[in-house]
Parts: sequence; structure tokens; C-alpha cells
Amino acid sequence: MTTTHDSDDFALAAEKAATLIDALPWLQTYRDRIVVIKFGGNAMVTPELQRTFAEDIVFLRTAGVRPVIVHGGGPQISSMLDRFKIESDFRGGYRYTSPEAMDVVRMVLTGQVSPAIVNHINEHGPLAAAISGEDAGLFRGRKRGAMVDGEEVDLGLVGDVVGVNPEPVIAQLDADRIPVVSSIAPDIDTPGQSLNVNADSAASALAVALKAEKLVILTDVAGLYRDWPDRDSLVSTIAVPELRELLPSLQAGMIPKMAACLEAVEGGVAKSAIIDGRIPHSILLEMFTQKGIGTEVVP
Ligand SMILES: Nc1ncnc2c1ncn2[C@@H]1O[C@H](COP(=O)(O)OP(=O)(O)O)[C@@H](O)[C@H]1O
Ligand SMILES: CC(=O)N[C@@H](CCC(=O)OP(=O)(O)O)C(=O)O
Repeated sequence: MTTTHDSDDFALAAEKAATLIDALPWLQTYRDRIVVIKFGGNAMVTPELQRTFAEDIVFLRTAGVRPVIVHGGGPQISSMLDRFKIESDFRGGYRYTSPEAMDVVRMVLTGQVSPAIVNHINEHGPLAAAISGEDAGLFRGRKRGAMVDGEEVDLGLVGDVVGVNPEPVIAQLDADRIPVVSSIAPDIDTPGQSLNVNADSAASALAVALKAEKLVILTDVAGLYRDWPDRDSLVSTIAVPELRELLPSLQAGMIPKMAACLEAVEGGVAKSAIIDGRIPHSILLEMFTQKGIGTEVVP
């Protein structure tokens, strides 16, 4: 059987070649570099989004980038807490975490979300391996509170990452694996106790410790809105001093997210970005196109 080309085939092929060539400088920039990607619980709500996320990560890895995933799971934790009838509320963007809620946080992050991400990636080959912040001394945590309406509030077993030993992650990277990290940290002040760390903060601390080239945070909104919820106020690029000024006026989930971007860039990561993880292949659009998508934070 013989088939022939028509002019549409050539036009389509030329368009695809142009897209590939546009990606060339970015492929060169990120080759052999570590990129930390935070996969938020709200960005993984359908199997289709989990599948396209895994494809993007495998694409990065195949293109010579060294991706490291830090995942969240806020909505998944909330629904499990509901099933167990354990009360939980958010204070200043962080979940108040009782000791019994902490057990559920660990169960959902390391027993449910992490293996789901690992399995999606490993459909492409034996690439991904899960690591909890409790494993091999990866994270060290310390309890923190939050400021709500100018007052310090208690958050229970919630912590910040105050120390990172990146060795277990580097060992996985050196073995050509894709580390998938859960945001739980042993409490340095109370041996045997672990803390629930917001996944944005954990991703930022890890990006700094790994001297990553970029931190990319996937969420369920197009980026940072200067005057939330005014849809015309989407920020495309913001520099550190301006973001530091804006931070106190932000609400809820955006507080830890923008604080994470700020801390990463202040800690030496060249760029951080917040992108809409509900757009299929959002990571490739952010990393391999000139304009990117979402909001980028630069020094
Ligand atoms: N200034 C803002 N710009 C964008 N989103 C905002 C802003 N202030 C609050 N938000 C809210 O923050 C949410 C993202 O935070 P969160 O729900 O914690 O996401 P994730 O689960 O991905 O970590 C958005 O869906 C939006 O409702
Ligand atoms: C202290 C705190 O708030 N921890 C978060 C950890 C998971 C997380 O950050 O998940 P997302 O990225 O999906 O929001 C929580 O318990 O929900």
C-alpha cells in the first residue's frame, strides 16, 4: 500500500519542528540541573492529571534534567480525616494537626499519595522511588505557629524544616531515579515525634539544600493574583523585594506558597514559579517556552 503527503502534513510538521526548536535553549539551560517540582493535592485530583504529570516528569528526565518531586495532599488528608471523624481546621494557611491527625497525615502522604505518583511514573519504566522526610535523616523539623489577624496561633504538630540532609535524595538521583518526597519531618526538640510540614515549605527547603536550578509549584489557580480574586490582576513576574512587601496581604493557601517561592530564591535557587497544574502538561509549558505560564519569582 502507498500513502502520500498533502500540504497540511508539511505545515503540521513545520509547526512541530518550530515548537521543538523553541525548547532548545531551555533544554540546554536545564540539562543535568536539579529542578524541584511541588505537586499540590489540588493539582492531582483526576487520574488524567496524574498521568500527564508523570509524562512531563519522564520527559524532563529523558531530556537530561534531574527532577525531584515533593508532593502535597491537602484535600486527600481532609477527606481521610472526615472519614475518621477527626476535626481539622486551617489557620493562616496551615492545618492545625493533633497527634491523631498526624497519624492520618502520615498515612495519606506516605501510604496513598506517594505510591500513586510513583506508580504513574513507573508505568514508563522503573524510575521513581518514594522517600519520606523521616527517612535517612532527610528533614529535621521544629514546631511553628502562625500569625492570624496579628496574633500568634497554635498549630499543634506543625513544623518548619530547619535542617536538610540531601544525601538520600542525591543518592537516588545518582542512581538515575526520580525521588518522590513526602513532607513529614522528625521534631528535633522531641525525639520520636514527627511534624506535619506544609509541602510548599518542604519543597523550598529541599530546593535550597539541593542547589536546584528552579522550584516549580503546581496548584489549582493560574498563578499569583495581586488583588485576589480580581481575575485581571494575574502577576507574570515578580522580584523578591516586591513579593516581600506583598506577602503580609496574602490569604490562606497562597501564604505558604509565596513564602516558599521567596525563601527558595533568597536561598540561591535561580527562579521559582507557581503554575496551574490543572492544565495538562503545564510543567513543559512552563519550562520549555519563552514566556512560560503562571507567576515567576526572580531575585
Ligand atoms: N492572591 C492569590 N492569588 C491566587 N490564589 C489565591 C490568592 N489568595 C488566595 N488564593 C487561593 O489559594 C489557593 C491555592 O492554595 P491551596 O488551596 O493551598 O493549593 P494547593 O493545594 O495546591 O497547595 C487558590 O486556589 C486560591 O483559592
Ligand atoms: C501544615 C500543613 O498544612 N500541612 C499540609 C501538608 C500537605 C500539603 O501541603 O498539601 P497541599 O500541597 O496539597 O496543600 C496539610 O496537612 O494539608
